Amino acid sequence: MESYGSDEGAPSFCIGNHETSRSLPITSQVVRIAHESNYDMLTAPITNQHFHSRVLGLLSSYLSTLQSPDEATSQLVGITSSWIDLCSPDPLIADLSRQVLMLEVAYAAFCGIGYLLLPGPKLHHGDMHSEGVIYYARAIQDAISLGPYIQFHIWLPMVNNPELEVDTVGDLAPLARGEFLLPIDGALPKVDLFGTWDAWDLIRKVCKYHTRLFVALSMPSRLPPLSVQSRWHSEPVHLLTIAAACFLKNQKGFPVLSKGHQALIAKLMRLRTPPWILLCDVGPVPGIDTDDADAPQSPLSGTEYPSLSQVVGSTKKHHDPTPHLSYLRNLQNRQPPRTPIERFGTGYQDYLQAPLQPLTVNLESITYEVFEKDPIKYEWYERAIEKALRDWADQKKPTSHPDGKVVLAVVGAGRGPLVTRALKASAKAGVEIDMWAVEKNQNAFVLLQRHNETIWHGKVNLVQSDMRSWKGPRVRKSAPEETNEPIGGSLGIEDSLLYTPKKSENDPGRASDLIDPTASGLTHTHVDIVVSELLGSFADNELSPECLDGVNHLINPVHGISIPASYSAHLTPISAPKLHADISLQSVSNPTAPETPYVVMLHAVDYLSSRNPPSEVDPAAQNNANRSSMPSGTTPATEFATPFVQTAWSFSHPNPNIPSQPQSQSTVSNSHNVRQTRLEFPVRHRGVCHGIAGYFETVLYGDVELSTNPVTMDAKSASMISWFPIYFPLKTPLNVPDNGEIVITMYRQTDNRKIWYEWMVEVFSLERIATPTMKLPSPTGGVRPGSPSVDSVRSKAGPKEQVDDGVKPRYRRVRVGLSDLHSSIKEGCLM
Ligand SMILES: C[S@@+](CC[C@H](N)C(=O)[O-])C[C@H]1O[C@@H](n2cnc3c(N)ncnc32)[C@H](O)[C@@H]1O
Repeated sequence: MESYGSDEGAPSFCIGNHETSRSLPITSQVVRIAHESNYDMLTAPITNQHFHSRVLGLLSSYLSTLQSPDEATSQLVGITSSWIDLCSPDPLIADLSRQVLMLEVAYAAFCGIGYLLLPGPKLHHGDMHSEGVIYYARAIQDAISLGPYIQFHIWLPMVNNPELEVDTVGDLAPLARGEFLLPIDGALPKVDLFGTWDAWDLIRKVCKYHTRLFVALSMPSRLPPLSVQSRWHSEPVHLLTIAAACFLKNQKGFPVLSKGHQALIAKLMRLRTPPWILLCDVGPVPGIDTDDADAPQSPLSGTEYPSLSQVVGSTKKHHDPTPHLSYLRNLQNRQPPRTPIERFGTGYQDYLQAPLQPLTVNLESITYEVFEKDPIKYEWYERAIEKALRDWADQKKPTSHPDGKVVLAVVGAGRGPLVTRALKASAKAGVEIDMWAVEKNQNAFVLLQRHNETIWHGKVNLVQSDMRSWKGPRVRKSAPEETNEPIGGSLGIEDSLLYTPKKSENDPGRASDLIDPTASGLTHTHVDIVVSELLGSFADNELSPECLDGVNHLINPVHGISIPASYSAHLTPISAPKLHADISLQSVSNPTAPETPYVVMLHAVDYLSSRNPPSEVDPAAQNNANRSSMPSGTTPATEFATPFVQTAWSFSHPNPNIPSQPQSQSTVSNSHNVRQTRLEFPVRHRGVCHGIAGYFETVLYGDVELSTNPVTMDAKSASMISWFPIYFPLKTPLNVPDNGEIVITMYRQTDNRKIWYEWMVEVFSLERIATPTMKLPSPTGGVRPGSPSVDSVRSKAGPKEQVDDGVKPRYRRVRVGLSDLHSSIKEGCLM
């Protein structure tokens, strides 16, 4: 199903009509009439009542009597029979149901139907609950092979509410024989918030996350808590069905949706593949399903046009034949336009990319151009540099330059945006700088040279070199003398100056001077402020620590600073079915696919460890029908839960603790940049862990910080677009129980030639211990301090979980899942 979202502006809705009792054959004419009523599609039963009746008597070959839908199938969603029961504990009923489904799928395939809607599994049979889902899943697996071009949509309610699972006349389920059923022994089970999601999880697992298997989600009239909504938001919901019962009536009697319903639709419509909406049993499509009274009229001929007074009179009586559809079209028009981040990320949502390797691969100009569009990053760097310069001057710190200028070097300057910002910051702060720019990418260096001539007026000392072999800035010992030498000594292309830029005050002389820097009165000096932007999505994954180690000795040993001063990597476990499906597909041809960290704009994901959103405490709030309080033109914001995101490790610069390297060693030891962490994440609601989301935070200088961590990004650097999160996949997803716990162990490894990551995930179920006075080791034992403690989360869970008799509840951890130890060594980043 292709996306109906437009790249720019607000998303548009694709809306269809489903009439449960529709028996009319769908022809092109019928589809045209539906279009004239502003619907985009219609549903059609694959088989008719006749078929149903005959199956109840004797399942035989009546398919020849069925009328085939004609060429209008592209706007059609076929529906398989709801009266079968694939989950029946009676093998006869289950098998008969399977045969019916197979006949219908085969017939739909024969007719060229592209989209099938299949009523979801029946979850309750007497006192048996969710027992037969496995049969259902097995049948769907067969159906997928039978209809090789069909997209299958399993129609599921958002929650499992046994009371709503009612049999109607003609259903096969009640015909199950008693000996296969457990008699109902007590009351019906309670509503299970994740019960239908469980069923879906089983079905898609049996079908191996098949790319043609989707969810058709039925909106309930009363929305479940946001934790359930966010779970479905992470699943491939390609159809959203909205029944008439979901609508409320406004003061004028028109059907409208509650704020919560509007918010959920708005969120789903911003997915990479927004679902199609199917309005169910909201009344007939004018001209179809009824007499023709409301049918759209054919165009009037000239003399038939009514007079103005007739028109005025008739509008008074005007009634909208499709008010639910009109409401949704109106809702569509009220969707806010895409934010800058959404526009920037269009097409990138949930799209897996290999992380950049800017150290070993030279970036292209277009890549720099994309970075440079960031509205925040460069602004924040400028603020950080300005603050650092002001503080330097205020604190009267001596500089490394004989003239008292602050020596500032941008290392890894790219096309130079940070150089421009540093010059601006210097002007704003009124603190003079001796500006150096070091870049190893010879192609980007050409642009630096051009900028020095055209924008920076020769004020910048350019060095083409790997920063790790740069010998540092050179300054004149005494007042400069007039020379005719060009600026821009190049360590990388010694003596081969390929350009003749204008001379400047900071002219360090010819590159060959480096052989004896004192020969022309030049001497090496320290850098007072090193500015760099070498961060990857997981902070250190583009080897910023290793690169900055290489210039550590050049930094003013007493007062020198690095911008950024520090950076940290952050983690949280997520459910990401789409990413898992994509990586599984890739692993067919590339076995390292699940051992690779990916850069990805995470969208259809669910945080497994999170704090409850405020409205979760009061689910009634989001179902509130008080629509009149909504300012028109806006969509209500009901945010999903905030995840627990924890710090894995951090790096700071300058680093006083780099061990000195013995001269005898040919390779440089990098063992001080190894890291490891073990973090515990409490999980309230069961789910599947497909992998780990990674983010970073960095302190540029003082209180100027950047963050991609969803918990802090808005406070620290809202609207920053340069980095998407990183994703560490699990080869085999792990199921997590309710009130469970995920423990992530991760390493940053090195062999002194390259860097890679290793990660593994453990899942625990927490069993509450009956005797709370018993002293047992805390579940957080062995885990890094600072993890959100399970006890603290439990105590917020609700009245039942609160401290009993003044004694905190205690839990015993039972390991119920363990992933492989994944390693990206084969895709490691070369130093
Ligand atoms: C992420 S880009 C940032 C470019 C620019 N500073 C900006 O913010 O737009 C990192 C730059 O550092 C350069 N770089 C990476 N490692 C380097 C090294 N060891 N020595 C010199 N330049 C390096 C890359 O070529 C790239 O131009």
